[in-house]
Amino acid sequence: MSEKSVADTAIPKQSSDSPEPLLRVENLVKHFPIKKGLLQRQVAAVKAVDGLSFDVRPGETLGVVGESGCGKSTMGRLITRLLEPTGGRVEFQGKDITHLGVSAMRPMRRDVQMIFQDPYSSLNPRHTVGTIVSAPFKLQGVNPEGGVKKEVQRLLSLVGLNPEHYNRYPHEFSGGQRQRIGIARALALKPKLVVADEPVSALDVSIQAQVVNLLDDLQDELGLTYVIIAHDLSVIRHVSDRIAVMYLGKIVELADRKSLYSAPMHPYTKALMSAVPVPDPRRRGVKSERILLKGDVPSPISPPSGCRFHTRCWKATEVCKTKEPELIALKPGQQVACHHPENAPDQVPGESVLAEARESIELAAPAVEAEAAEAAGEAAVAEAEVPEDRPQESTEQ
Ligand SMILES: Nc1ncnc2c1ncn2[C@@H]1O[C@H](COP(=O)(O)OP(=O)(O)OP(=O)(O)O)[C@@H](O)[C@H]1O
Repeated sequence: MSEKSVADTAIPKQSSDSPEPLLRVENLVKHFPIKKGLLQRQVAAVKAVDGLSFDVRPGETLGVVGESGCGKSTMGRLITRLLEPTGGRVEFQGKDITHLGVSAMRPMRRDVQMIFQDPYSSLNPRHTVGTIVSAPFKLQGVNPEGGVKKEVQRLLSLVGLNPEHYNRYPHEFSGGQRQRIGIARALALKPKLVVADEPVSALDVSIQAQVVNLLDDLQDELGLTYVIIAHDLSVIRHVSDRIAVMYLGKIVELADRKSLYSAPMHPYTKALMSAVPVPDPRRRGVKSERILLKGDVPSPISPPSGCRFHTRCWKATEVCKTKEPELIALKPGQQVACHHPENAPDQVPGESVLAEARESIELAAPAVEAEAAEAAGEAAVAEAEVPEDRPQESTEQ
């Protein structure tokens, strides 16, 4: 299909009643140089993030999902300005923060906080919980009303920890409790945006549900906006309002949760989701076809030409090798970068599928969804409810 006809099927990116975004990212790029030799000359670059554009609206949760190495963490570090972008633009509340220096970023740091994956290594083992959670006050020169100790104890209660444990050390807490300490620290300065990088993937499945529900509750109580990065689609499904699917440094699909799960449009999204068991009792006994992608993810040092997914896509045609598809809205609330989307008009009809594309997937024997869900132990994440008083896990001594 010509450029014109692509535009014909595309719909405007945002309707006029969309709220002003809290965060706006335009064509964000991060290339890590690879240097060699005595002179440390740059010989290549890892194209970790290669042209991301998206908005995050106030009060929403944007989930970011994709295979390991697709650039999710790099994206999280770029939008919190822990990394300097190679190109593009990051705007927070309408202000360009792309290249702000340390001192200019300081006031912004209050508003944008990050929660890290590993609650074991992200807390200093020599510091008490009180010191850890109060560190942001010191760094920002903030004197909370009622004093630091009182505020820290309030934060500990807020995340479901015993405020009396102010003087304990991280090793005296379980994994889930340590992640709660990390959350309390991130919330100390009353941020507007919290970027959580794999916040539960280091935790036991039963504890994951409690931390996910805590994040949910805190969002309601404090009006937080989240960007949650995870490789686990079941966690992403549970927490997100909208979801960005990344592949090799690019967003291939960006859609609201319902559209993405009910009718994924990018073949990569479809493949990712077909591998995930659905813990829905109403679908017990439903058989589904599983798409197994063959081969490894190509190197981000020299990503494939055209559409980066074409080397593993069963729908790839000649145009996919040569022309990069734009991320465009093909349905309300659903943007996709694909010449041959699923559940939507083909953007380049008439092209014939490449011979190698036919070999790029394997269709696995249908599996019974509910059985697979149970095997993955994943139902716990979706179904678990934290009781009102948020009981704590037992402290590992
Ligand atoms: N500091 C760095 N220097 C060089 N390459 C890097 C650096 N940080 C990340 N990369 C590379 O950038 C690519 C994207 O990494 P990133 O950690 O952002 O991916 P990810 O999707 O978060 O993966 P994971 O889920 O495994 O953390 C990878 O190929 C990684 O090796």
